[in-house]
Amino acid sequence: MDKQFMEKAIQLAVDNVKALGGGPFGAIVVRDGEIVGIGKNQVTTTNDPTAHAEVQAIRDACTKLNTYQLTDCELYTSCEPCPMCLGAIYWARPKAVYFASTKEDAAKAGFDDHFIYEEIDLPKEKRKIPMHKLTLPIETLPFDTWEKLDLRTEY
Ligand SMILES: Nc1nc2[nH]cnc2c(=O)[nH]1
Repeated sequence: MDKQFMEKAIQLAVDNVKALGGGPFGAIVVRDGEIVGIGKNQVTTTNDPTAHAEVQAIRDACTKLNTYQLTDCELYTSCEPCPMCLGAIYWARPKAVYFASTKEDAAKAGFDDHFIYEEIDLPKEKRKIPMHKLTLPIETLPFDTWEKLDLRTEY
């Protein structure tokens, strides 16, 4: 852990706000004491609801390191990750995550993600965006095809 990287993530977030780049969030991926990825929230400026700082930093690091897993890396983020970023973080598998402000701080600034945690716990049909299971004879075909593929890259 190196507090300088957190200061940089926070500065990225502040600069992003001042530059009208998007929401007040910044993130950095570090490997062996070196910055290998940076991200700032760009949701509103790129019309991409997934362009949260952490996702952007993960994408940047994965592109630079030419990998889909960040096993030797640490993620520094100016704010506690939202549920979407948490999912992305688990898929990317960094060895540690450091955050500064909390989800309660984010909620006070208008970025409340508590409802998403509640939604996850609800039965699928009771969610604000209902999810309906459709039944088709070919529904498992993608998995059947995958399991038969010798050249598959597992992740
Ligand atoms: N941690 C975090 N929380 C958010 N909530 C909305 N956008 C963001 C983001 O980019 N990062």
